[in-house]
Amino acid sequence: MMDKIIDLIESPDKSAMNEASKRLDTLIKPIGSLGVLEEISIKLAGIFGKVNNKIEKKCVVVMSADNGVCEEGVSTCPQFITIMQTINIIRGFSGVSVLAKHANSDIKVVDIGINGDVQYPGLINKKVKPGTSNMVKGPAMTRDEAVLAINTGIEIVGELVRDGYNLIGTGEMGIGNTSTSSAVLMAFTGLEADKAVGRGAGMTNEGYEAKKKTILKALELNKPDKNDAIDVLAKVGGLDIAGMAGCFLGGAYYKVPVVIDGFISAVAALVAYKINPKVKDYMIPSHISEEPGFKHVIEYIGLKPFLGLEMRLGEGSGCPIAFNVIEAATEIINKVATFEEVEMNSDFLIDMRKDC
Ligand SMILES: Cc1cc2ncn([C@H]3O[C@H](COP(=O)(O)O)[C@@H](O)[C@H]3O)c2cc1C
Ligand SMILES: O=C(O)c1cccnc1
Repeated sequence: MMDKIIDLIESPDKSAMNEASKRLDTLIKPIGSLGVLEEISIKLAGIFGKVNNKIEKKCVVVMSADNGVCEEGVSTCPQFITIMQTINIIRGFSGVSVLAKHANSDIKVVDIGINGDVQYPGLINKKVKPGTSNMVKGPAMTRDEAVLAINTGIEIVGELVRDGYNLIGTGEMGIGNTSTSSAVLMAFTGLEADKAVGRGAGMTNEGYEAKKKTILKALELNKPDKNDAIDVLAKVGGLDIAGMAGCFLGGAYYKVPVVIDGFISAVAALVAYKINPKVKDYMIPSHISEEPGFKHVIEYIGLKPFLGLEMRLGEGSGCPIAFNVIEAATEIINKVATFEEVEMNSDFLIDMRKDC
């Protein structure tokens, strides 16, 4: 799947973007005064190939997977929280569940690699394997497994698009995934551990120092090739990251915007960007995650998140909040009047006054 689509990804429609930009400048407001809303309207015009767009159906895709590196104590939380919280997301109890409901968005929760045989109504079983291997002892997964997880993400987006969704968010659940994300970021950019590694879901000072050492050890042992995105993903990444990278690639192929959440989701966006930089034009960032590596990833891709909410949850929780803003952007370009329209109305008023 991946091999077939990556070279078919097209650039956004430049002429629709120019038209959108021109229309925004005719609206009754100072030029550019709706800031990011204008930028989003223009981006949507490029993605959908027309100026006036409507968000029909929204969905956050949550990729759940376990990480073998948890054996090294890189997270303060026990691994079973991955399963527990995955089910809580489906039950509607978690941060992303509540925020998605508030934004009138659906959620699809995918078991792409949970460690354990879990069946729960609403949990989509696409398990590639029951968690990755411990990356300080060898590669986290094989190339084939990484590609299979990417393909899963692409296929899920394809199904959503066929079902009428035209705005997709990316989320994850997987204890230990801030470690794999930092490792992927460092492998691609050479960024030092102090900048790329954070405290994830929470970490003591001692634990934090050990976490950095573990990540460096995994990079030293596996020597991922920064020019080969699949090599990086397979050696020091995770199945959740791979699945989300597939969502970004799928979004670009099927021409629907895909929203980035926090650090892990942004690293998945980076993987997709490394596979084909054109995907960037189909990505919409959301909030500025507090996880320190986040700003480096997002700057590297060259995107500008617009919500400063001091969040660091993951799960895709930033996406539904961004959905509200993205829908606001469509309302603006569709419904704010132009100077021309208003002049017609004021002529009408003057005529009315004359009649009185
Ligand atoms: C109860 C709970 C709910 C969460 N929801 C998302 N995460 C977040 O924390 C994890 C990454 O942090 P680390 O790398 O430190 O393990 C991921 O599952 C992420 O989604 C959670 C973490 C916990 C504990
Ligand atoms: O930014 C994120 O997505 C994040 C940060 C900390 C823990 N889990 C997720």
